[in-house]
Amino acid sequence: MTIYLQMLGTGDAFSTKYYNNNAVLQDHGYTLLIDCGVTAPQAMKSLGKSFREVNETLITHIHGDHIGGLTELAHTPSQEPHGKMTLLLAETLIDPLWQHPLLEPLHRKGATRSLADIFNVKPLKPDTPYKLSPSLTLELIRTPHMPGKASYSLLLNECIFYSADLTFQPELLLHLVHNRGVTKILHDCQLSGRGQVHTTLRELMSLPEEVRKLIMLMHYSDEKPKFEGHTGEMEFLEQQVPYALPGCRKDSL
Ligand SMILES: Nc1ccn([C@@H]2O[C@@H]3COP(=O)(O)O[C@H]3[C@H]2O)c(=O)n1
Ligand SMILES: [Zn+2]
Ligand SMILES: [Zn+2]
Repeated sequence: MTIYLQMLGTGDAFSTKYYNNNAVLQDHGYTLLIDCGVTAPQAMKSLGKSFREVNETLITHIHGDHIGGLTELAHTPSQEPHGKMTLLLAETLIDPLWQHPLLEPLHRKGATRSLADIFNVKPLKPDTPYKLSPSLTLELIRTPHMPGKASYSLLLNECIFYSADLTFQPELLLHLVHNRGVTKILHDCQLSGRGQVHTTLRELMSLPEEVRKLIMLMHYSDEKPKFEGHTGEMEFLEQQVPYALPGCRKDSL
């Protein structure tokens, strides 16, 4: 069964041309929001979509471009009888998320003491597959981003790697392709400068061709037009364009 990926945005945290790197995955009537950054409410509206359509929201890590839209999400009535929006996230992220200043507006109500007072919180264990809908499975893989900050990349349908922000992990990428059957890699990409907390284009270009040809680039800066045609086999993922993910065949996307 075909599922559809639509990036709400493909920009980095400081982009003025692209919305935050957040995505919507749709499997016939089920909608997963992957990260909900500061620009997510506006990006949804620009697509004619509403948070009301979202069944569950997955958080990869605690940075503004991935969580800054959660206050608006929290104020949207969900489709569930309990009325709360569902958040999927690794257990280690629950407390840091609740303590983050961007969620402070949700602390104001007297009876509100935890994230679970606001959201239907579903903690996920890393390295464990979860079936989210008939044609969508998800596994969290903890990947390095900033020192001391937990961050989780995603394995979708056992064959699509969706990077959270991460530093260059060539061994992981080779392992995923050779041993886990990964046929598509959606990877964050810092186009220029030193990659202290992100993976740079230069680093991705150093991968073997067999891996490069599986990569699509996201989480990039406003310099992107300058780099078009200079990313080897790796294509840019475009925001707001729907991509079909037809299962685990090599021709996905
Ligand atoms: N000069 C910088 C560079 C980065 N940052 C923050 O670090 C985060 C790295 O992950 P991100 O999700 O891209 O968001 C970045 C900024 O919040 C920042 O605040 N100032
Ligand atoms: Zn980011
Ligand atoms: Zn980040």
